Amino acid sequence: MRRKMAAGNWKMNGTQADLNVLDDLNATHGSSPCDIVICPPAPLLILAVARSAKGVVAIGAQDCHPEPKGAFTGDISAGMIVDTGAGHVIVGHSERREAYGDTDAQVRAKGEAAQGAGLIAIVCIGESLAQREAGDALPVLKAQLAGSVPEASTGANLVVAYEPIWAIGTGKIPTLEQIGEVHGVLRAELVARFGDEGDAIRLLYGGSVKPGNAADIFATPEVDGALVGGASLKAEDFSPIIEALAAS
Ligand SMILES: O=C(CO)COP(=O)(O)O
Repeated sequence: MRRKMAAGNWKMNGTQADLNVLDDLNATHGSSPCDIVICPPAPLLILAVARSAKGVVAIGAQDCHPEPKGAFTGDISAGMIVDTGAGHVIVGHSERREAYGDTDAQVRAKGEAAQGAGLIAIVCIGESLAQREAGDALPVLKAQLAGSVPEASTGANLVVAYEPIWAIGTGKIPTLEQIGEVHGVLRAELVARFGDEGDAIRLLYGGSVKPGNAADIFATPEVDGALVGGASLKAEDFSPIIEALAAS
């Protein structure tokens, strides 16, 4: 039985004042059956970990460099993330693949660094609108999954997030049939590669998840939770999503 996960990706949003969201989430979801993760910008990681130390909300980073240290100005390593007390890191988000040219091989190397340091890697994959409209979504996603997921992955150190690029920040989501089809294919691929362990890896959906569509998405087969952007910035939006997941 896979434990459900609601993860919030704050992207480049939030200051110290916004960490009160953690207080609200911890107060509301203290006995949640779901894993709850907030990934704030890197400057807030240490403060966020301290703020949530007695709470259920885990803290994650939004990216890491594959190398442990060195001359990589502006980057942070997986070990540095561990040093903050955070337990998760997102790698391969489409915004980083697009803006920084992260390839599947680089995403995999980041995921290996994350897992090697003891973090849970949240590996993101997703097709573009052009790929979806050309009927190429499934082969594209299979290739991204194969190329981006580290070899040593287990249900304990890997989470995969399916985030169609065209659904991110747009208010558009795939049909529930499309989400179910993709998640079913990803599950089959993970089981083919990792056996029983592939069945333990959580599959999140991401892209315009809101309080109004969350319950339907969470009722879709093989959806173990969500990676939420905009609707994770305020407790009043993220809380109902967590509640919908807990009820699913
Ligand atoms: O990119 C996302 C999460 O990583 C999704 O963002 P939105 O929920 O704002 O569409």
